[in-house]
Amino acid sequence: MRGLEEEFIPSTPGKFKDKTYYSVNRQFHRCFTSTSTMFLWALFLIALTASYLSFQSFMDSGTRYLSSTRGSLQWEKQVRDSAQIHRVNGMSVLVTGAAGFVGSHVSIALKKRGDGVVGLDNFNNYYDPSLKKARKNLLNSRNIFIVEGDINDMRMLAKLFDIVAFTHVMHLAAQAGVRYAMENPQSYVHSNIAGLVTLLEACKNANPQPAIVWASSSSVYGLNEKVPFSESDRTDQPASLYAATKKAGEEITHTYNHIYGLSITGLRFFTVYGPWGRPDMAYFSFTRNILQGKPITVYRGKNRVDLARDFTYIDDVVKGCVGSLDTAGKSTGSGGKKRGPALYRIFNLGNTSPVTVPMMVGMLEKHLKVKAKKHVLDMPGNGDVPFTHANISFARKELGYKPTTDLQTGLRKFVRWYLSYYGYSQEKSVK
Ligand SMILES: O=C(O)[C@H]1O[C@H](OP(=O)(O)OP(=O)(O)OC[C@H]2O[C@@H](n3ccc(=O)[nH]c3=O)[C@H](O)[C@@H]2O)[C@H](O)[C@@H](O)[C@H]1O
Repeated sequence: MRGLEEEFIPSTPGKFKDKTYYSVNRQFHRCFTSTSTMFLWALFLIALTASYLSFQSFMDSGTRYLSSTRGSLQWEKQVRDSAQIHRVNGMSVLVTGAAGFVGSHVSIALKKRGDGVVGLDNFNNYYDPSLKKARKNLLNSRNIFIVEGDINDMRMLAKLFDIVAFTHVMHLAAQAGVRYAMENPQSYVHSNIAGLVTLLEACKNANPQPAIVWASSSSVYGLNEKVPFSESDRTDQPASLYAATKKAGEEITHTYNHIYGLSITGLRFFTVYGPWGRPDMAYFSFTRNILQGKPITVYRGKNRVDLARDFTYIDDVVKGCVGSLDTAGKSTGSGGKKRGPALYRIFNLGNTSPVTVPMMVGMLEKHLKVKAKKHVLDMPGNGDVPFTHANISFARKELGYKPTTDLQTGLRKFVRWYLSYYGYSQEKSVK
């Protein structure tokens, strides 16, 4: 039999110097010669680990939500409490992507007026997850519980519908970003196609079936040149895989409406921006770079034409989302079968006043009081479209949607938030 000492001899002699090995081993022996000393050491280490873990869990719990295992009684109670309705004729809404930009804002707006809200988010690392955690803490402080899970997890979705009879689903979980689709195409299929179908299956099976409002995108207009973009315009020329998955989502949701009687409202968002926004978007990353003195890349279209976007402020979009939930009507199916026709709608949620990207940069420079170091580049073939411009008359008529924040005002509010969130001194930088 090999002795304890032999066990420590490296199997490839020559890699380590024996001298070092034996001197270390002698010290090791001195420390652990008696079993009782080893036992005490073990106890000490266990106690140390346990206290570290409980401290971590205390730190992670955000505010009032102490960590509880998914599926436990405590977890079910948190889901149920969060879904509680506190107003007459209120609704209980499952918000997917609740730790995201639009999801966090919509969740807060619904909770504020007394609706029940349960969030769902997978906290992926497409962009800084600490921002998602900070949004989660904000929601927790408003008594909104966020379940950590993926929309592809059918069992988890079925469990949530078992616990709560959600009247509505606000589906905002998605793989966003136009240009990232060239880097990671599968993530778009995973979230925007497979995840969407899993969610629709769960909604179809639920009893009662919820009405669904979900995020499509202005990018479905693709290479369409007719402006402004109306819902009835052609959307069969997507310029990016992102756009193609959103367009596919519109078709997929249509089949669930047709076959199973699910009430569906698709919202084509136009470059939504504002406080607590997405760091991958141009206005956000430009702000970061300008403040850090780093250059920004400004793309330019064909024939040196500036790119333009119908930038839409988050509060306006939230009103459009809430208006859609309020007017969604009921899904008609039960037991997985359609019992009558249900609403199928698509709305543009834009601002109706496009602004060029260089003008947007100029506004940021003004609010930040810092000049940007601009690199102007011809737009590479990366899925971008040259401009977007929404016709919002349908949303105005059906939802009472009326955007009120222009880009100048909205960016001022964004910059104020940015400086405060990232700890810059406000007086110096913002008027
Ligand atoms: O309406 C939508 O449905 C989409 O809106 C948003 O896409 P976009 O309108 O492309 O926003 P965003 O990336 O901020 O680029 C804005 C402008 O800056 C230009 N741009 C961008 C980056 C850069 O480094 N330089 C640059 O000039 C760029 O060429 C573009 O002209 C969402 O990200 C997307 O998830 C989806 O919701």
